[in-house]
Amino acid sequence: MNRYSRHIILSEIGQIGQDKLSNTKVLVVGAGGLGCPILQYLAAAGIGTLGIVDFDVVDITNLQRQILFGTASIGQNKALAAKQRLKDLNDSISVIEYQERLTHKNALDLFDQYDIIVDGTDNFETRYLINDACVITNKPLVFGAIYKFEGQVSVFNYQNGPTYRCLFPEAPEKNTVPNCSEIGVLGVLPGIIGSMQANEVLKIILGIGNTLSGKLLCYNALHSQTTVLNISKNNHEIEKVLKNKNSFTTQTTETFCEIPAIVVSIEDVLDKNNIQLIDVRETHETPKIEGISVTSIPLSELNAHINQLDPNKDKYIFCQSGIRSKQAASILQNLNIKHCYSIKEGAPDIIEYLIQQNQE
Ligand SMILES: Nc1ncnc2c1ncn2[C@@H]1O[C@H](COP(=O)(O)OP(=O)(O)OP(=O)(O)O)[C@@H](O)[C@H]1O
Repeated sequence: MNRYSRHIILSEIGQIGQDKLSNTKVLVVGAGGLGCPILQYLAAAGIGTLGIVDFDVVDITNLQRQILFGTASIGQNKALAAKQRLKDLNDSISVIEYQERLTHKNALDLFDQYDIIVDGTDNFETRYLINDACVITNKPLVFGAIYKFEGQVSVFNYQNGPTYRCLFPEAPEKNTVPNCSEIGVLGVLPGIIGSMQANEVLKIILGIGNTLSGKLLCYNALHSQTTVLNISKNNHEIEKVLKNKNSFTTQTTETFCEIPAIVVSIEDVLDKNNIQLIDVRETHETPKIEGISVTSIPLSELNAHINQLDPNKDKYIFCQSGIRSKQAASILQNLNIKHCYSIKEGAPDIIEYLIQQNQE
């Protein structure tokens, strides 16, 4: 087939290798920064069946790095928008979209239908969920993660190799790690890391080269530096996952709050009486808001410091950019604490607003 002639000409691939690619089913969880390049290269390479799981819709802030989408995709489900783009890229493959969140309930059934699982998600809960579901269904996992200017790639649970839990046995405390929307990410970084993940998938299928099983590749985009660390297998961690396999589908993924936060603007807050302003940034974060009363409770300590909330006041929460405050308001609402609102502006904008008000 002309489409794959540049693959077939490679002695390491040939027609036999290309047939292997078209007979393989790969599931990509998350069609965001990492998912887009992973999917794009796997579709172009002729992976026979590509599954895409994502519940989220395309936002304008995604377009800086989520290269399968365009302005017309805004508001569309990402799995669906990705499928539409990939069908144009390669109409000889089958692309199945799952417009849903991967949870403990659906993960095992989904994974059973695929040969290789690729993690393109952005949160620890899903990473551990994917790892454990791969261990239980015995599927190789191609892992990737990005943070600001740095990324990591590995292959877990492959040919009796280590798993993600062998490297990091437990997830960090809930809500203590910021995501891309909080700290930012260089747009090209997920392109690099996602392409490396696609490369690992191809090597696994083709049986060529060396995979990153038992290794963690760390890439720093600022310094163009790559470090490869060795990972040892920890049988105890793997056994723990397998021991709980019968109760796996009954586990809930706690962080997915059911009650979303109510978001308000600072303009609607400051003329109100009887309010408590709460700063959920870490104590070292600046700029500080001065001249008005603010209670500081870092998000990471929220559960332990609920007693600092004034039950007689409406609680208005802010952070640096409106993301953590939303999480905090949602957490409090889910704890049945009433009248909690997230201020959409972050501290720098709030300060600017206060200065303007004083000048008027
Ligand atoms: N449990 C899950 N099931 C399905 N998709 C998931 C799950 N967890 C995360 N994702 C998806 O993984 C993708 C991660 O992409 P990315 O890291 O670029 O973040 P984003 O949410 O698109 O962007 P931002 O954090 O800047 O708002 C997102 O599209 C997100 O919806």
